[in-house]
Amino acid sequence: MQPIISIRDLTKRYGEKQVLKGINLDVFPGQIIGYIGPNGAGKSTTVKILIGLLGDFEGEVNVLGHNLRTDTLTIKGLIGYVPENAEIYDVLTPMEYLSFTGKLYQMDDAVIEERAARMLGAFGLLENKDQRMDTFSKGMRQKVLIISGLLHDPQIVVLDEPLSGLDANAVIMVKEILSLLKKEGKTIFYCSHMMDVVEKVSDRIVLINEGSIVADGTFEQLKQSEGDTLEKIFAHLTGEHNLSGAADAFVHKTERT
Ligand SMILES: Nc1ncnc2c1ncn2[C@@H]1O[C@H](COP(=O)(O)OP(=O)(O)OP(=O)(O)O)[C@@H](O)[C@H]1O
Repeated sequence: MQPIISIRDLTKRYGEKQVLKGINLDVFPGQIIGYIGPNGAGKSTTVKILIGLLGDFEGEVNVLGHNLRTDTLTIKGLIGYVPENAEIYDVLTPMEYLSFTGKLYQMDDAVIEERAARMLGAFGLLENKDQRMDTFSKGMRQKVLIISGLLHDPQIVVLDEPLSGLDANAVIMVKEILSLLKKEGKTIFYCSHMMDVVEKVSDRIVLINEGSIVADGTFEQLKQSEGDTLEKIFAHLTGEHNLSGAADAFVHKTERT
């Protein structure tokens, strides 16, 4: 099977600092990849390159046979992106905002309206559809961002910590949405620190540490070699062996200061 996303020797530097150190990754159609790693490991940097936001990188990225350097716009149209939080235009209403993003993807007004209303309704936001978003809670804004990333029915969905601020019911719904999208044959690239969710939704887990991939496999495969929960696997492979000692030091230091 041909990979839908092919990443070769991806390297990224910010000044002197090399934050991606030769990432090689093939993602196959219909996979849900859980892309995990400690703070600062390079997850968001990988995602920003993949969605065409950061152009200054070394290596090759191909999406559905399109080269990211030369066909950036085409690739942007194939991918839906859900950020953790974004500067949403909060003077707009959800309908105005979704209409704006839908038009960027050259969708028809009628299609935008039908899909936006359906998706807002599913998230319990239909009655807020014409309300300015500066009055919205963090979770309500996040729901609009999720809808905005999925509105154009992209073949590939990239989510960077999408559950931030969502209540328990919305988290369950997003997990359900991810498995429905997978059933429709969509490919999902999912970055998160929520190990329990990653463990449940991903059919392949890629762990990145200090800019390099240190593990790649199904949860079952990783479990066999590295530990029985994703949290333990994570701690083991990212070199954190004494988290309770670190917590103890933190509390004692805090008490004395
Ligand atoms: N614009 C920037 N300028 C300089 N350094 C940056 C910039 N953006 C990110 N970095 C650095 O690149 C490294 C990787 O950052 P990145 O945001 O990709 O990590 P991450 O794995 O997504 O982390 P987190 O889990 O905390 O979101 C970090 O050391 C970060 O300080």
